[in-house]
Amino acid sequence: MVFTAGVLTLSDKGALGEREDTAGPLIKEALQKEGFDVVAYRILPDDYEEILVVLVDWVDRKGIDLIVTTGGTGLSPRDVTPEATKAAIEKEVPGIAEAIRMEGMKHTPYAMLTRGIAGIRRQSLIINLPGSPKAVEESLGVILPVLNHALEKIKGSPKECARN
Ligand SMILES: Nc1ncnc2c1ncn2[C@@H]1O[C@H](COP(=O)(O)OP(=O)(O)OP(=O)(O)O)[C@@H](O)[C@H]1O
Ligand SMILES: Nc1nc2c(c(=O)[nH]1)N[C@H]1C(S)=C(S)[C@@H](COP(=O)(O)O)O[C@H]1N2
Repeated sequence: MVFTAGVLTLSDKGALGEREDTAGPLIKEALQKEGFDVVAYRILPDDYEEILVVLVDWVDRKGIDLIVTTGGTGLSPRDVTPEATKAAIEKEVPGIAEAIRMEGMKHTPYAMLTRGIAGIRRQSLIINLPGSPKAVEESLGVILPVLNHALEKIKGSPKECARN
């Protein structure tokens, strides 16, 4: 089954056109390579309401299966992506965010500073990645292999979990 995906870049500078978004396109390309049909991509400022509205719309109206956000997961006052995601989801999937931080720690101790989360809204999965392209590459490496199976389980597939 081909799942749909949406990529949401959260960046004040990106939204103002002050810096080219290279993180979002990186995610888009990686998801397409993984077999996803990327049907949505947007850049938003670090605005809680705007982020929440898009997350809800992309799941509830567009029925997008997977939403990957990048940016706004740090400690600065404007970083609100985790809070907006928390408001959008019904069930958290802590293991995905933990795996992202664990992988990140292999590359930089600063990886502990991403507050990103992951969770389920209806039958869709929302995952927060940090904003830098380097962080995106490092994070995608660890989560891409599980995304299709995760979505099959979310949608109630009786498929057995991998027995490695
Ligand atoms: N979407 C992006 N595309 C390319 N580089 C990015 C992107 N988001 C972040 N970066 C890089 O990662 C660094 C740290 O990200 P951070 O979210 O702190 O950016 P910022 O510039 O402080 O905030 P904002 O992106 O919201 O304006 C940035 O300085 C930038 O070099
Ligand atoms: N794998 C990985 N994770 C990472 C980083 C990184 O370089 N590699 N950068 C860290 C830094 S410096 C910050 S500030 C946090 C939050 O980044 P964000 O505010 O752009 O989301 O991500 C962290 N996670």
